[in-house]
Amino acid sequence: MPMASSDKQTGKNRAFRQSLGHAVDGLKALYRYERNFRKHLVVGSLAVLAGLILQLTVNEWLWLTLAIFLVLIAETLNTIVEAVVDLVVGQTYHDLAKRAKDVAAGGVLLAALFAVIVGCLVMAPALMRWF
Ligand SMILES: Nc1ncnc2c1ncn2[C@@H]1O[C@H](COP(=O)(O)OP(=O)(O)OP(=O)(O)O)[C@@H](O)[C@H]1O
Repeated sequence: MPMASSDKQTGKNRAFRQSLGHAVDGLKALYRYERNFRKHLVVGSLAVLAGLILQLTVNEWLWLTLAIFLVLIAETLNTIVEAVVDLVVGQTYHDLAKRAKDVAAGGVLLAALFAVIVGCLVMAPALMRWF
């Protein structure tokens, strides 16, 4: 079993609880080390607050939730790419490292654009109903 010690596991998880614990560790690391992830969380929370105030319909909530989670997931993938690239090349400049990181960042930008579009399309009618 390739396990150095109980807190330095490199082998497979043996129980669902163990898998869940590592997933939660991943989320904690995202929150702790990724400034952009925290920013997206704040913006997403503000969008949820606006949704509560504007009393969105179920359909509108679905779009808003999809947009928020897409951005957070894109940021997660971006963080994975950055970590793996840094692990492989360290501080050495490499064209493929640049491409991988730039493409990952582009994915976050696409998700953020989608969120802006959804935000406008969902909030506009909700604001009309409000006034
Ligand atoms: N090893 C490398 N080789 C070539 N280019 C790199 C390398 N590391 C970083 N870059 C370039 O620098 C940019 C910033 O990389 P960095 O790892 O600092 O991401 P970041 O600024 O932390 O990203 P984020 O804003 O998502 O946190 C990359 O998008 C890439 O263009």
